[in-house]
Order: sequence, then structure tokens, then C-alpha cells
Amino acid sequence: MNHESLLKVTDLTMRFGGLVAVDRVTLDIKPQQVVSIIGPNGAGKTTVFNCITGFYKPTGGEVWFHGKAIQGLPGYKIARQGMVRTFQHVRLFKEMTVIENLLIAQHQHLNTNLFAGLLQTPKFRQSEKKALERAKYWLKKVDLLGSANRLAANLAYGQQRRLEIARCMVTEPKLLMLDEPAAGLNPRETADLNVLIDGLRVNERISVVLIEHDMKLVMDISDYIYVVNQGRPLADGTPEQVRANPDVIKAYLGES
Ligand SMILES: Nc1ncnc2c1ncn2[C@@H]1O[C@H](COP(=O)(O)OP(=O)(O)OP(=O)(O)O)[C@@H](O)[C@H]1O
Repeated sequence: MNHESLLKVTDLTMRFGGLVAVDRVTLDIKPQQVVSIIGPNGAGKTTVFNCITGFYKPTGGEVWFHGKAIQGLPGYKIARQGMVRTFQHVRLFKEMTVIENLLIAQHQHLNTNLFAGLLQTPKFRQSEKKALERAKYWLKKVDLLGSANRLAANLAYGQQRRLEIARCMVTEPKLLMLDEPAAGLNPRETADLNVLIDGLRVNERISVVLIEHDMKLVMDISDYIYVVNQGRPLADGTPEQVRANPDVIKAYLGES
């Protein structure tokens, strides 16, 4: 295993009965890299995410994160090792306020001891204070500080998507996985997302993997791109290399 890698996936395979949804996909994500996975609808991108993040148990292949084999571990254990994700569809606690969403994410992540909470031990109070500071820091970053006490359900769609990213970031991950973060956003919101993701790499020094259909965003933001087609790797390279790859042009870019 290459110790330069943050995430290394080799020959990842996922079968559903007779369907091979993911067929020997290989990925190599370095620290502080933004990497996109692209491909047409049904290519297997979300299934790759589900296998890596522990929502599915892959039927084959290896997943190494930070030097440890993690394939087959449950999602919560993988999340605690510093890999967190968003989903294609917004998944917030809609009946809670914006800031409560960020506080509960930290409780879930740290598995805060309820007993310590009831007793209000100094250690517990200290960690509550830190959790609140982190929540405020991320609300500011995603431009939602003014909406801290609104119900998540009452936010505009673009704000909900930003809150999801903040909810991941308060757990201080090493790797953030975003499933179609620009879907449903207007061009201005997509441009803001571009700046936000770039800031995660530069300021927070984390890596980001995204599944995305917005080619402008993908080409602008990615250090490296993997293309999958019908579950199989089709091509990979820098945005320039992928843009110039005849197979990719034929299969995808030529379509739009
Ligand atoms: N739980 C499941 N059971 C059976 N088949 C599944 C399951 N999840 C995904 N598939 C199938 O696996 C294939 C890949 O689906 P997947 O959602 O990973 O594609 P995708 O590239 O993410 O598509 P999109 O861009 O539309 O989100 C599809 O044929 C899909 O129907």
C-alpha cells in the first residue's frame, strides 16, 4: 500500500444477484486532493460510494483508508475513522434547528457519554463548548450563521445542501465524500460550492471525492477524475487528460 494515499481502492466489485453494478474499480486519493467520479446515470458511482463508506459490503476488492483495511466495516466505524459523506437526496433532521443539526452530528460522531451529560462533568461541559464553537465556525463558512435557529425544513434547498456539508465538517473528517452536491443548485450556488470545496482542500487540508454531473464544476475543481461506465473503469486522469480522451468524448462529453 502506498503510504502517500489517503484512500486506496483496488478491484472494488459489487454484485446484486446477476448484476455487476461495480466491476473492478480502482481509485487512489491523495491527501488534500479533490477527485471526481463521473459517468452516465446508472454507471455505478453511488454504489462505489456505498461500498467505500460501509453502506454496502462489497463483494470483492480492497479499500484502504489512512493505511487501514476498512472494507466490510459498518458505516459508523468508517465515519469515526474520518470518512464522512452526503447523499444524493438531502438527509437532515428537518424538525430540528440548523444549529441542532450540527450539534447532534458531533454527539453521534463522538458517541458522547449520556451519563457524563446528565452529571454535567467538567469534561462534558468543555466538549459541549467546543462543539458549539465548531458549529458556529462551520455555519459562518457556509453562510448560514444568520439562520442558526431556523428549522432545517424551512431553509431553501441550496441552504440545506450547504448545511449538509457543514454537518459533515463539524466531525473534522480527513475525507469528505459528496454525492452530486451541485444537483438542483443554480449557477450562483454552484459557483459558491466550487469556492467552498476549494477552501476545504486549501484551509482545512482535507480531501474531497465527489460524484457530479455538472461538467463545468468537475473540470474546474478536480485535481483528478475517474470515469466509470457500466460499472467498469473507462478512463482516469487530470481534467485536461480526461477532456481529451477519445473514449470519454465518445461516451459522455459528446452527449451533452
Ligand atoms: N441496492 C441495489 N439493489 C440492486 N441493484 C442496485 C442497487 N443499488 C444500485 N443498483 C443498480 O446498480 C447500478 C448502478 O447504480 P448506481 O446508483 O450506483 O449508479 P450511479 O452511477 O450512481 O447513477 P446516477 O448517476 O443515476 O446516480 C444500476 O443498474 C442500479 O439499478
